[in-house]
Amino acid sequence: MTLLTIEHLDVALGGQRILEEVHLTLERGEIVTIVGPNGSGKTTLLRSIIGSLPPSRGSISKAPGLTIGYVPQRLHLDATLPMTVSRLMGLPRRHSAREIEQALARAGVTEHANRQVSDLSGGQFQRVLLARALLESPGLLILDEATQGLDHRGTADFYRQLEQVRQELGCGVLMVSHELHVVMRTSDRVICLNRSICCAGTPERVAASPEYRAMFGHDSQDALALYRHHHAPTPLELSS
Ligand SMILES: Nc1ncnc2c1ncn2[C@@H]1O[C@H](COP(=O)(O)OP(=O)(O)OP(=O)(O)O)[C@@H](O)[C@H]1O
Repeated sequence: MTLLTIEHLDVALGGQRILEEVHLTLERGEIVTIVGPNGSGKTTLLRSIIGSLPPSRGSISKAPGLTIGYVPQRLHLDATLPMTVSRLMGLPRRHSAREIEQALARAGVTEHANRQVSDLSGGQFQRVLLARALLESPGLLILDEATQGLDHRGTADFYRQLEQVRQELGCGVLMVSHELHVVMRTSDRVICLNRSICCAGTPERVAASPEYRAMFGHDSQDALALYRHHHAPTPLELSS
């Protein structure tokens, strides 16, 4: 089932065209990751999809009744304001205690429900934001650099949790990430964005494309090596 269809999308901001002729579809149960250099329009694309930026041309169609859960790039909270995790979960919309408990469980942070938000580590906080996005049991989960600032272990744990959420809810996942090695391991499809989509497909296909290599240079080689290591051991590895 197709959750999202984007056709001929242009978005202009401050008189400048930020996105141009973007086409994209996303199916139920898929994990699709958008990669691209800083300023290439990734957040702009996500914000257009959630409806906070209007297209200047083209269309964004969603499956009827589709609910979207959004994990923003950053959420600034006043550290001096006392606020428990449960309270944050009930803002801006109230939810029942049971819904909150279920969302926290899905994000693997039930034990933090009564803690002060300001006391959480970066990884715990990101999972609480994930829990918040899961409150409506979304058909599509959108994450904008959700693991920014987390260490290697925190990032791996976060993606493991995300995979579990995808299996439990059967939702589609669309995310932005700069962590190429994780992207290559965890995505069904990768989209390289640089104002327009310059290449797209399975991680292996994208990693082999000249556009991707030109964009990410040495990092792209490292990410591909890690991806191959994870998915298919070489004859040398098998014999050792
Ligand atoms: N409200 C705005 N008005 C004018 N220009 C904007 C606005 N918001 C973003 N831009 C510009 O649009 C371009 C794309 O920004 P966007 O945040 O979508 O990039 P990004 O790919 O998500 O970058 P990063 O990897 O750094 O997060 C940038 O040049 C940015 O300066």
